[in-house]
This record gives sequence, C-alpha cells and structure tokens, in this order.
Amino acid sequence: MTAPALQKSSPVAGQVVLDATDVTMRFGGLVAVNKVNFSVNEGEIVGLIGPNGAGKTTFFNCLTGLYKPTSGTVRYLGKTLKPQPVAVTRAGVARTFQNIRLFGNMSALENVMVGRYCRTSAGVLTSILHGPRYRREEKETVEKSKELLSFVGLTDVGDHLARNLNYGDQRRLEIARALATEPGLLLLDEPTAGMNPQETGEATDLIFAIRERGVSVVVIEHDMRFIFRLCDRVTCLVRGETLVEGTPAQVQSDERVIEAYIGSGPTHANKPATEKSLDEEAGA
Ligand SMILES: Nc1ncnc2c1ncn2[C@@H]1O[C@H](COP(=O)(O)OP(=O)(O)OP(=O)(O)O)[C@@H](O)[C@H]1O
Repeated sequence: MTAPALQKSSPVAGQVVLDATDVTMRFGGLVAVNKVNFSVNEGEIVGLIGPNGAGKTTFFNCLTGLYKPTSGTVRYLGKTLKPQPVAVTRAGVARTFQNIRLFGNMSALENVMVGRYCRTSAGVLTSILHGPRYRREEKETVEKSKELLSFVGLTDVGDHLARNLNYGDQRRLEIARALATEPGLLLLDEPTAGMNPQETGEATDLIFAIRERGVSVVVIEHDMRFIFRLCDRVTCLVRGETLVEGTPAQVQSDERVIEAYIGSGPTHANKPATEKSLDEEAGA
C-alpha cells in the first residue's frame, strides 16, 4: 500500500458531529447495549474497545440504521438519523464491517463506484437511456473512484476482481468504497483484524490520512497498541455499558479496564497494553 505516511495531528475540538443519547438495544431478554451516550467531534478519531460480546458491533449497528435501537436517539450534525442504512449513508455516515462485505465478482474499481451511486442524481430512466447527464455523472464517478483507489494504495489493482485481492487489500477496498459515499464520519469495525504488524502500521497511516481529508473516524478494534496510538479519545464498553471514557493514556491505565479484560479471559491481543509496553515497543 502506498497511502501517505502522515503524522498524527493534534486533536481538533471541532463541533459535535455524532451525538448518541441513551442508546439501548435489547434482543429479547438480553440488553446488548444499555443507555450508551457517545459523541464524536469534528476531526476526531475515537476508539471503541471492550471484551468480546461487550456490545460494540451492536452499537455500530444502532448508529448506522442496521438496527432500530429499542430506545435512544442518534443525531448526526444535529439532525436525528432515521434508523435506515440508506438514510444514514446519505446523511454522511459510512461504515465498514467486521466481516468483509465486497462484491467479489466485481472489479475493485466497480466496488468503489457502487459507493458513489448514493451521491449521483441520474434516475433509473436517465441511466437506461444513457443520456448526457448519465454519461457526465458516470465519467465523474469513474474519476472519483480511481482517485479513491489511489488514495488507499490500490491504483494497480483497479481491474482485479475483488475476490482475488489479498486480505489487506480487500480491507482497504472496503474503506475506499465507504469513502466513495462522501461521508463526514466513517465507522470502522475491526479494520486491522487479521493484518500483520506492517499492514496494521499502514492502516494507521491511512486512517490519519482519512482524518486529514476532513472525515471523523470511530474505530472498533481489539489491537490495543493500534487503538492507543491512533485515537484522540477511547470509550470502553463492558456488558453493553460505558465503563470508561477518556484519552488513551487515561483508559489504558484505568484499573477497571484492565479488570474487565482479565475478567473476560483475555488473549494477548485482547489485553490492553500498558504505557510501559507501548514505550518499550517504540524503543523508548
Ligand atoms: N442479532 C442478535 N440477536 C441476539 N443477540 C445478539 C445479536 N447481535 C448481538 N447479540 C448479542 O449481543 C451481545 C453483544 O454482541 P456484539 O457482537 O455487539 O459484541 P462485540 O462487543 O461487538 O463483540 P466482539 O468483540 O466479539 O465482536 C452478545 O451477547 C451477542 O451475543
């Protein structure tokens, strides 16, 4: 991947972009998300962590209209979001999934172009007739999609079928497709799952570059080193509730967070890194 290696900018205390209030999601008797309050400011990268089953993906699904929360409201730029995926995407919130969801038999370029279509205005009839407006928009869609492929470092594989791309490239392609919807906020569900350390480092640079484009980011991840290096703020969910919210330094040193992970029987990857282990890795 050839995404530009950017330095982390200082957190920007911009306006509130996303504002979720008292979001609750029940599945029968199970309360997967319980009265969670969560906000994202313009220019921020916010991490969402928590042991397996804490409710992170369910919360993402509530934010993006895949689930209609049992109660609570989700506002984007001050407007309440209709709990429907298309409405949420059109409003400016895009996401990727824990399990990659690409169109495997379409080329990488076509996958990105699919993302653009929620921003084009040519109606069905115009598209069928291939009128001038359709042709102009189609040309623009191809150009913008190519630019996004280049941005995520996939210039050379635009004509490859998505299913033939390696795993890391498929993850990057999902991000390019999400960016094609022109979001102001991007939600990434475990973007580095299955990546090696080099790919994870490249993903970090890519997310910083996304922020530089004016897109705020929320990221769910179990890789604590990745989260604590990347994020301006981190929220830790446990059993559907917010346990701790703060800066990476505050969260990684919070005994309650460490306890929550130990209580859940952590693997090494799941266990929050301490300040010391991060420093050691950085060669300090
Ligand atoms: N569609 C569903 N129906 C019933 N229960 C569900 C559903 N989706 C999630 N759950 C339950 O809700 C709880 C939270 O699950 P969720 O996948 O949101 O956790 P998570 O924090 O994302 O976990 P992981 O880190 O393992 O992905 C779990 O107990 C899960 O079994």
